[in-house]
Amino acid sequence: MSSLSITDVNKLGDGQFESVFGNVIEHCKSASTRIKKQRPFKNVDELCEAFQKYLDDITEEEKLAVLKSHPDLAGRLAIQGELTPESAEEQRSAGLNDLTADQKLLLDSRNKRYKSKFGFPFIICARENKVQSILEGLVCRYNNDYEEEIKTGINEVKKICKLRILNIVHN
Ligand SMILES: NC(=O)N[C@H]1NC(=O)NC1=O
Repeated sequence: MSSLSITDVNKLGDGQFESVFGNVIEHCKSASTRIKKQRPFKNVDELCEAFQKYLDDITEEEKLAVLKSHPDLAGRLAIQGELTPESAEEQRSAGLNDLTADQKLLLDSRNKRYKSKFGFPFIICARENKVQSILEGLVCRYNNDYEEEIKTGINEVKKICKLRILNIVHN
């Protein structure tokens, strides 16, 4: 798909808007359903801010659901080829398709430890990271408390979301 201008975005039918932006937050169609009604947007920054505000405004329970909808990095869905196209590309760009056997073991055990402490997967914007910084992030952030990690996870979802929008809309 060639990239859209903000004018194109403002002119999309509601259903088109929902399908184009339906996965800028992983598996969270309700964001695009709410945000389509806020058009017109002046520019792509305003559009990104609308999605970020959506993430700020939802309840803690909804935030947890957003976090839990993310796949593990290099986890079962990646191995089975069942990631969304966006997530597959992000994980590839971080080098997660080329892990050594040792890195894969380490990542799996740190992901598992993180998930058993917090009850949701470790989330990081893969396009802004590489294998080493992901492995290190899993160690540092494991020490955070629960509320801090919800906040950090949602912040990472915002970064992922912004980069996904910038793949769709140009300035
Ligand atoms: N677990 C996790 O961070 N997943 C995500 N990160 C990212 O950049 N894309 C994802 O699907």
